Formats: sequence, C-alpha cells, structure tokens
Amino acid sequence: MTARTSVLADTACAGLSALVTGAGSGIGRAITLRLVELGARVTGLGRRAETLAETGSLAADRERYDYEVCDVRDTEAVVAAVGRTGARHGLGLLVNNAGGQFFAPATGISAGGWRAVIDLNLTAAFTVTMAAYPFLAEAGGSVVNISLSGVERGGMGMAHSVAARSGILGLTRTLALEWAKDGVRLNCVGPGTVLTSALSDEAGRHVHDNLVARGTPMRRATAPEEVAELVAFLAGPAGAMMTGQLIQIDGGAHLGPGLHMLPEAYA
Ligand SMILES: CCC/C=C/C(=O)SCCNC(=O)CCNC(=O)[C@H](O)C(C)(C)COP(=O)([O-])OP(=O)([O-])OC[C@H]1O[C@@H](n2cnc3c(N)ncnc32)[C@H](O)[C@@H]1OP(=O)([O-])[O-]
Ligand SMILES: NC(=O)C1=CN([C@@H]2O[C@H](COP(=O)(O)OP(=O)(O)OC[C@H]3O[C@@H](n4cnc5c(N)ncnc54)[C@H](OP(=O)(O)O)[C@@H]3O)[C@@H](O)[C@H]2O)C=CC1
Repeated sequence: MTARTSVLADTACAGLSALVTGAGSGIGRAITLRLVELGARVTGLGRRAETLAETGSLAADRERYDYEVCDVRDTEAVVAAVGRTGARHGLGLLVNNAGGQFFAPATGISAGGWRAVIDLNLTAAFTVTMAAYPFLAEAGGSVVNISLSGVERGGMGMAHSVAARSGILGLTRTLALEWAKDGVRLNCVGPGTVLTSALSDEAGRHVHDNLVARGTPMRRATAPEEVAELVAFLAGPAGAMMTGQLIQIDGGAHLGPGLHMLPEAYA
C-alpha cells in the first residue's frame, strides 16, 4: 500500500517546459503525467511512437504534451530532437530517465555489453544534457538524472550500470558547479525497486521475492508516482536552492543490505 503521493500545489509546474526521455513507459511516463497535471508542458522522447502517444492519451491535458521519436544513443538525432523541442517550447527542465541494463556478474559482461550499457546510461545522458544546455541556460532551468539506489554502494549484477550512474553522479556535481552561474541546477534521484513493466519478467520476480522483501528496509517497492512527485518538487520553485544532490527514494535500501541482481547475494 502506498500513501497518497500528490502533495504539491496544483500549479506547481505551471509555465514549465520539460523534456522527459523514456516517457513512453514506467517511471518516465509517471513523471510526464504528473508534470502535465501540475501545469507543465512536456515533450516525451523515446524510440517507439506508439508508447509515447499512449502517454499523451493518458495526460491530463493532451495539448500540453507532444513527443519526439529518437534513440538517445544516436547523437545526431538527439541534437536535432532537443534542438526542435527547445526552439518550439524552450526548456526549463530535462529529465534524463531513459536507461536500463541487463543483469550479469562482471565476468559475464562482454566488451560489447559494457559499451551498450555505458552508451545508454552515461554517454547518451551527456549528449542530451549538452544539447539542452543553451535552452536550460536561457530559462534558468534544471536537470534531473534518474539514477539507481546502488550508485554509491554497488549492486551485484550491475557493474556496468553502477559504473555508468556513478559517472552521471560525477557529471551532475561537476555541471552543478560549472552551470550555477547560469542559474542551471542538476540533481540525481536514486530509486530503489520500482515494479514497472521492465521488471515484470523473471528478473521482476527475483526483484519482488528478494529485493523488496529482503533488500528494502521499508519492505515495499517505490511507486513510480513517488519518483514523479520528487522530480516535480526538484523542478519547481521549492527546489530552487537544491543542486548537485543525490536523493535516494528507495525505502532505505542504500542503508540496509542493498539491492543486488544476483541470487547468490541473498543465499
Ligand atoms: C535496483 C533495481 C534494479 C534496476 C532496475 C532497472 O533499471 S529496471 C529498467 C530496466 N529496463 C531495462 O533494463 C531494459 C532492458 N535492457 C535492454 O534493453 C538492454 O539490455 C540494453 C539497452 C542495456 C542493451 O541494448 P542493445 O540493444 O545495445 O543490446 P544488444 O542486444 O545489441 O546487446 C549489446 C551487448 O550486450 C550484451 N548483452 C545483452 N544482454 C545480455 C545479458 N543478459 N547478459 C550478458 N550480455 C548481454 C550482448 O551480448 C551484446 O554484447 P556483444 O555480443 O556485442 O559482446
Ligand atoms: N524500475 C526500477 O526498479 C528502477 C529503474 N531505474 C531506472 O529508471 C529509469 C526508467 O526505468 P523504468 O521505467 O523502470 O524502465 P522502462 O524500461 O519502462 O523505461 C525505460 C524507457 O527508456 C526508453 N529507452 C530505452 N532505451 C532508449 C534509447 N536508446 N533511446 C531512447 N529511449 C530509450 C524506453 O522506451 P523505448 O524502448 O520505446 O525507447 C522506455 O520508455 C531507467 O534509467 C532505469 O534504469 C532505476 C532504479 C530502479
């Protein structure tokens, strides 16, 4: 049972123009829907038009949502899509949410597997952020990078992903310093387990049986809506003095045994 997650004033994000990567599913969709509900206009970005369109069909005001079909690993396409979005609407918020990994011990990660996960979770977020910078600087906007609960302590089975998200944390803190002069803020949000469809298969059952029950002191998964409310808070005026932060939203998992994607971690 999750408590009611909506705590912000109805107009908390009125006038904000946002770009959310991975807006067609899971956490990115929840963030998009909440931002629109709070008055923002949002461009969703992802590789599949159908799921991005479906997010629009669920939005409180469809007029304040559009989307760009784009692979964040395609630098040229990213520069074009972010440029179009910024030119159309300006950019007061970028949410780097698109990401993911396969789960394997480090010895089971090939050079190609390493590259795929680093490209998606580190390099692509850098590309999107750099393309967004001129618009963010003009608006005095902010960036929220969706990270992982294990980013500071490690997570078995996720060497590539934790390495990428640690890189993002370093990038976040460095850009928070470099771009403060422009009024641009950057923060990371580190969810624990969030039972999105991405975790609905075998890995999802492992997550449910082990990570939630045994790895999360609060003994439940984080709801996508809880992540969305935190992102909206950081983007709005109440978050105006917050920059360079990592905020965990993981039921205390980073303090407890941690979240691990190898069964032997819980043997
Ligand atoms: C704390 C909670 C936990 C977190 C939860 C979440 O994040 S939930 C959100 C989660 N959502 C998701 O995670 C989304 C699902 N994940 C994905 O879509 C993909 O894993 C990807 C985006 C990371 C890579 O995409 P891509 O199109 O680039 O992949 P590709 O097929 O072209 O392969 C590239 C390389 O990777 C290798 N390889 C692949 N799988 C495995 C494996 N199981 N084992 C070993 N290796 C594997 C493959 O062999 C190849 O290497 P090679 O042969 O060249 O040496
Ligand atoms: N669920 C969880 O327990 C946790 C998730 N996270 C992180 O939160 C983020 C969202 O996860 P979640 O909602 O669960 O997972 P989903 O798989 O549902 O969301 C990932 C989204 O990113 C998009 N995406 C993936 N690759 C690309 C790409 N190359 N270019 C553009 N878009 C892409 C996908 O859309 P499409 O495939 O159509 O492009 C999808 O909408 C990820 O970074 C994930 O690692 C962090 C901690 C825990």
